[in-house]
Amino acid sequence: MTGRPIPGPRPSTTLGPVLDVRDVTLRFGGLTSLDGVSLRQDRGSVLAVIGPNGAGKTSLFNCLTGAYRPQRGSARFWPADDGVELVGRSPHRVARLGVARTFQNIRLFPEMSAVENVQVGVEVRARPGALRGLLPTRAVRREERETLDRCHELLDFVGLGHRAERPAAALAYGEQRRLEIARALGTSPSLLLLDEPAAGATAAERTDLVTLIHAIAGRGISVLLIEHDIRLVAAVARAIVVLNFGRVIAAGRPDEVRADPAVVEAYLGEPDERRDGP
Ligand SMILES: Nc1ncnc2c1ncn2[C@@H]1O[C@H](COP(=O)(O)OP(=O)(O)OP(=O)(O)O)[C@@H](O)[C@H]1O
Repeated sequence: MTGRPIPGPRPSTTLGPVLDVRDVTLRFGGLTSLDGVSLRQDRGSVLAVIGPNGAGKTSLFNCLTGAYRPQRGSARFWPADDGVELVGRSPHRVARLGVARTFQNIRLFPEMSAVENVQVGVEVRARPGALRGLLPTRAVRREERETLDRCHELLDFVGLGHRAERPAAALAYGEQRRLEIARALGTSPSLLLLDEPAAGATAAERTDLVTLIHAIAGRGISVLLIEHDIRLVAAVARAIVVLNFGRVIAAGRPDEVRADPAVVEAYLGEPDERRDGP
């Protein structure tokens, strides 16, 4: 599946952080969803955020991508050598800076074909121009052809080349998740946020996902991953941050985190049917 390179410019591979989150605090009325969360991610690495249900994982993604505005804290992002602040920017602006995401609940355009869904992602980063689409000049037609080629290459990259013309709704669940990843990659991100990409996946799909995440990181794209499947996390992530009740309770290498008493306790405190942690 994922042997081919990701089309498009390769992000900078300079050493240093890609993301530095400091003291992010998010409240909804009396409920504190994130409580002074700090974390740092190295450029080109895979960092996993785990934690029991309701720990604040998706809230963190929402703060990083402009969907929520935290009451306190900052999230500095380095698309290249110069860092920018993500907190307070609109989702569209964050995407244009080079942060892409997938969602816990798949958000594709169900009637549109797989390739059209990826086109939506590519166009997020496309050059704006009010009349471009109305003037079918040679340059515009060439650009459209190149965009389409890029979309097909991205579908090949995630193993969906043979499904390009299928409506998204007709794809199997695991395929829809990979299509979301292709669409996110279409924005040429430096940082890709994956929210539970293995949810509902079969064992074979999980193995493919591990390969895919390695291939993405192999291109120098940093991956921030929310995932409940700890074996998958340990297979792809160099480091793990554990959230519980909106706070970071542990951070470190997968083996360190799994042995951490605070982590074990956080998961043991969960009702059996929700317990799928370390
Ligand atoms: N828009 C919102 N309005 C009110 N409360 C919210 C909102 N978004 C999140 N919360 C609350 O913030 C807390 C953290 O939720 P969040 O979805 O971030 O957790 P999570 O770790 O992603 O959980 P899960 O693993 O179940 O997806 C929860 O108590 C949730 O109800």
